[in-house]
Parts: sequence; C-alpha cells; structure tokens
Amino acid sequence: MDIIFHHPTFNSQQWIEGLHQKLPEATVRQWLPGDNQPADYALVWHPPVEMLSGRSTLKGVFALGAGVDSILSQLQKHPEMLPKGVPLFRLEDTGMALQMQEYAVSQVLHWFRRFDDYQALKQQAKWEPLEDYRREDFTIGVLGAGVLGGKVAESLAAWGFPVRCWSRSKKDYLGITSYAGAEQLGQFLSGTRVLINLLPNTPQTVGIINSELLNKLADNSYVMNLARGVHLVEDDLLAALDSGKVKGAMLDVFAKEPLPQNSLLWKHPRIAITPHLAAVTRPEEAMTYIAKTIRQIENKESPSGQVSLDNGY
Ligand SMILES: NC(=O)C1=CN([C@@H]2O[C@H](COP(=O)(O)OP(=O)(O)OC[C@H]3O[C@@H](n4cnc5c(N)ncnc54)[C@H](OP(=O)(O)O)[C@@H]3O)[C@@H](O)[C@H]2O)C=CC1
Ligand SMILES: O=C(O)C(=O)CO
Repeated sequence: MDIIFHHPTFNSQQWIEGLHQKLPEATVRQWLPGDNQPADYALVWHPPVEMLSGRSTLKGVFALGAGVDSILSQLQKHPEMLPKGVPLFRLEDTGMALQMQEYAVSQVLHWFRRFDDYQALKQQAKWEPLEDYRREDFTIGVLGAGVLGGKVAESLAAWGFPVRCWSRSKKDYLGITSYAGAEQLGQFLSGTRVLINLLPNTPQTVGIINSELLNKLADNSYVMNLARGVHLVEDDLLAALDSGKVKGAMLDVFAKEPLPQNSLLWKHPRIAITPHLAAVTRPEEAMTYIAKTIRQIENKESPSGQVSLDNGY
C-alpha cells in the first residue's frame, strides 16, 4: 500500500514515521513535484493540483483538517484533481473538539463575568463593582451543530447556560434547543446573547454574519467566529459594535489571513483576536483516525468522515 503526503507546514518526517508505525504494511512518502508514481491514499492540505490529478489508483484522499473548503474550491477549478468515485475524508474531531470547547468556554466566561468591562475600568484606574449578569439572560447560540459545534454547545450547557444550536437538520443534543433550516434562523437568533460560529464554508454560509443577522440578536450581544473568515462581514460587525448592538467579539479566523496590519479589527478595543488556532490538527489523533479509516476501506467497511461533495462539507 502506497501513501503520499503533502502539507505546506507540517513536519513530514513525523507524519511519515507515525503513519508507518500505525500501518506497518504501508509505504509512506512525502509527495514532491514530479512524483507521479502510483499511490493508494493521499493525505493533503492545500495540495498542488498535479499531486492528485490523473491518479486513477487512489482509494481515498484525506484532508488533514476539519474544513475542506480550500480543497473543494480547488476542485471546482480543477475537477480532474479527484478522480470520479474517489472518496474525500476529513478529520472529525481527532482532538479538535476539546480545543474548541476550551476556547469557547473560556471566552464565554470572560464575557459573562464581565472581565471585558473590568479591563476597561482598569484602564481608568476605577474600582467599580458592576452588576452580575444572569445566566438566564445569557443564551448562547451555536451556528453549525456538527462535530465541533455540537461539542461546544454541550460544554456550555454543562456550565448552566441556556444553549441553542442551528443546523441544516434537527439535532437531539441533551439540554440544547435545536433549530434547523433557513426558516428557523430568525427564531434561533431572537434572544441569542452570545453567537458562536462553527459552520462550514459553503456557498450558503458565506457572509451569513451580516448586519441583518446581527440586528436580530439580543442587545449587548457577543460574537465569536471560530469557523471561517468569509462567514463574517467585517464592516457589518464594526458597525454593530459602534452602534452598541454588539458589545464584544472574539475572532479567530479572517477573510484574509494573516490579518493585514492595516485592518481596523486590530485597533478595535472590543474585538479580541487570535491567529487561526482555535483548534489545530493533533498529529497523533489524526493519524490514528486515518489508519483506522484506511483499514476500514481495505476491509470494504464504511468509515465515517466522508465529505459530501454535493453538500460541500
Ligand atoms: N478556527 C479553527 O481553528 C478551526 C475551524 N474549523 C471550522 O469549523 C467548521 C465546522 O467543523 P465541524 O463541526 O467538524 O463540521 P461538521 O460538518 O461536523 O458540522 C457542520 C455543521 O454545520 C451545519 N450546516 C452546514 N451548512 C449549513 C447551512 N446551510 N445551514 C445551517 N446549518 C448548516 C451542519 O448541519 P447538519 O448537521 O444538519 O449537516 C452541521 O451541523 C469547519 O468546516 C471549519 O471551517 C475547524 C477546525 C479548526
Ligand atoms: O482544520 C481546519 O479546518 C482548520 O481550520 C485548522 O486550523
């Protein structure tokens, strides 16, 4: 079994050795330009078109992350990159859900305990106890209730917050109110105080966090974008912060990354920024999932994690 690997920044040697340990029967190699030797599986992130094109022997392609938007947008331009019938898999959780939970819970608690206000008061050397926020006024709405959104919603519910989620299909998560489809988006937004985005980037979700959506949130709301920068209309967020509709935002992802030096987002006192690391690929967990999935494919079983090319996620 031959496996080819390409990632622009990961340590290839670590992956080659790690995969070989988990799949001793496999020969794993880093793909380099000009390599058109046969391969059964390809592990990729931002793959060059020539790496995959014309590989009729492939049995599966693995995206080395959770979001497959960059691969699918490349596929649109170069459909020959994925020979018909070759399944594309993505990382489902493999350690990312816990990271997302840490990120979301810590920031929600920061806002709930008004640490943002106390930071501002500190700038003025003001000793001023503020009124507590009440959990019942702090409804959290998670856009996207899949592998990561579902786990984030559950972790916030465990802290006693009222939590709701929005997805394409209805969910049955314990203690979480589920809304589904475009027709229920308005209901989901109404009364939501903290909006957390964990949607995939698809034609239906681009620009979804815009002024129309923000205006439907509760007053003094908060926005956390953990999914993709293209979901958020940055100017609309800035306007909502300046009008007072939105009180604060925490952004991990941006339309342009790295976020340009001259972006107004850097300067806004009520926007916190992290450089796209809400959840990163954990090599050990990812390799365990990939090895297990390859075995399932070889045994003609149906593994989970296959991307629906029709749905775009
Ligand atoms: N910032 C970071 O570091 C990281 C960001 N990400 C981002 O997080 C995203 C989510 O990951 P993950 O949870 O694994 O993805 P999933 O595919 O498991 O979940 C996606 C969710 O979004 C819902 N959804 C998709 N399209 C729509 C729509 N048009 N309307 C309503 N709901 C919709 C799906 O609904 P349904 O369940 O009904 O299908 C599903 O609940 C990734 O695509 C990636 O972009 C991921 C990892 C790290
Ligand atoms: O896995 C993903 O989709 C990511 O965004 C990793 O940072």
